[in-house]
Amino acid sequence: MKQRSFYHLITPAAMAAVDRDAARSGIDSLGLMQKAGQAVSAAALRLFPDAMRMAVLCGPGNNGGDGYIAAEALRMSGVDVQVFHLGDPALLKSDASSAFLAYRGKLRPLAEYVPCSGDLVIDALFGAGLGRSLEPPVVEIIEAINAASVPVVAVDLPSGLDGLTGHPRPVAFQACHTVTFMARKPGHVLMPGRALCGSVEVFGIGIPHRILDAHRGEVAVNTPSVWEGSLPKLTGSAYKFTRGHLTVFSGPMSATGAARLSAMAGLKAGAGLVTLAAPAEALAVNSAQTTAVMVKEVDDLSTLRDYLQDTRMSAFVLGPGFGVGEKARAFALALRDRKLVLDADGISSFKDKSQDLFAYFAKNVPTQLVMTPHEGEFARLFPEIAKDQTLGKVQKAQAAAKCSNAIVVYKGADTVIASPDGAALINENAPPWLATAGSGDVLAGIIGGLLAQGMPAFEAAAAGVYMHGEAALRVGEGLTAEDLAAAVRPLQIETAF
Ligand SMILES: NC(=O)C1=CN([C@@H]2O[C@H](COP(=O)(O)OP(=O)(O)OC[C@H]3O[C@@H](n4cnc5c(N)ncnc54)[C@H](O)[C@@H]3O)[C@@H](O)[C@H]2O)[C@@H](O)CC1
Ligand SMILES: Nc1ncnc2c1ncn2[C@@H]1O[C@H](COP(=O)(O)OP(=O)(O)O)[C@@H](O)[C@H]1O
Ligand SMILES: [K+]
Repeated sequence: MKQRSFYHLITPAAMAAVDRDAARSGIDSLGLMQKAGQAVSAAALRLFPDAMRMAVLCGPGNNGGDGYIAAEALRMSGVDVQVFHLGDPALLKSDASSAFLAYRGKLRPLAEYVPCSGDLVIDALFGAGLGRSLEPPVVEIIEAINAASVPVVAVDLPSGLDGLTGHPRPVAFQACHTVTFMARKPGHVLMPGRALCGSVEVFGIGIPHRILDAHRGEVAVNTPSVWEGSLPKLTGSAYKFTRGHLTVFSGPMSATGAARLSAMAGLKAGAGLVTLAAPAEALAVNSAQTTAVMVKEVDDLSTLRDYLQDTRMSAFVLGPGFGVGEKARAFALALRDRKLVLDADGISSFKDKSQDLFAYFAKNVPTQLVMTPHEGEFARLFPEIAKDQTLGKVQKAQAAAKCSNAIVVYKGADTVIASPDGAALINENAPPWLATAGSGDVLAGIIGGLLAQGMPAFEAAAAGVYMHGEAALRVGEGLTAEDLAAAVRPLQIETAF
């Protein structure tokens, strides 16, 4: 079992508050810095025992303080250590100043560092306190070190990486390992930050969890512990109708495959029945290629209304291969009182008309609408939010969820699931071979299958994203969307969480 802190995320601002409260509660803050610095030196010795020289780059704040502690610990272990400092060390404050004064080794200005083969760089320039974009001399040094491919162990965060958004400002170290303290920050999990960190180690420096819990915000990693209590439970008395009936709308004759992928995934995710609702022209092609999935003619708004008379129809997926336009808009709005996954063409159909969609779904409390945009679709539905450079992916998904009153699944390698109430989860179990045509259709079907079984929308969306990643991991590299749909299965939850 992974340590508890691996699942919780804490923003840099909240970490500063934790730091403050820890000091106020009488905890020795220099002691915390010493534990942090020693953990960094232990990681460097463990991972790079053969380094010819360890160059510790120390910045002007407490991240630099951790660096001085690590440098002294390494020096005492007999390593050839050289500190390169940014700014005047005489200006360091409190704990960082004490750490600097306790360092007895070699010291030179940062500008004199030239990356050499055999070096290990320990990056203690900036951590959670990065408050603005890096200036040119530091940018150039980071670029030179990255270009030289010298290994870098980062303290807390690779310098330049924004711990809130996961974006470099404007560049960041490419670390092979990052040692952070107590809990990861969103920037460790969001892309490209996740890739810039290398492996991440969360080291407990002894801040009590009650202090961390007091500052824990709305953002966490998408793990079963968040939603496992809401997973559908299969009892001995189950009947197919008790497991829910999912409807997936098919596109025209030339575009039916996407809906079939969704339908199969919904069935594999546990829906008791799945129907493909198809226009007359697409009935034959769908019927010829489905067995467990049923097919029913739904041509237009009038036949949809008749179809909706059957209240056992518990959830709907609209969008995969459906076609962009008026029909998709009319269908979506007709489903405003039902549990709906709006994906792909269903989303694109509301480009420049998103206010209609948001107005129709505004009153549902709790929301029953899940939207699953990739980056392009997100920009079509939420153009203002998408172009706001000040927001990271989590803040964008949160803003989108709030203004649409929907659960927003903002897809990608770091899919974010956000709820109108501000809760957000970042997914990290999805392998890169999910980047293949049709895998999004499978995701929409899984979420639809979970909604059909009665899971609340936020939990269904988050569990669906997780199940999608698990299915992809089971198949492995080379996966096609057909393999993925076939590999979906309900989650077996380890009780150890
Ligand atoms: N939170 C905690 O409880 C602990 C934090 N520790 C360390 O403390 C760090 C945070 O310390 P600080 O808040 O001092 O922050 P940092 O050390 O990350 O950076 C803050 C300093 O950098 C300056 N600065 C920020 N952005 C800059 C830029 N773009 N260009 C030039 N200067 C810039 C600030 O004015 C300030 O002087 C963490 O990353 C971690 O390494 C550890 O000592 C252990 C305990
Ligand atoms: N590099 C990646 N790593 C992990 N998951 C990814 C990656 N790229 C895409 N995905 C996932 O694959 C799915 C692709 O969906 P989408 O872009 O809608 O494709 P399609 O329309 O072809 O189905 C999403 O769930 C997305 O999160
Ligand atoms: K750092």
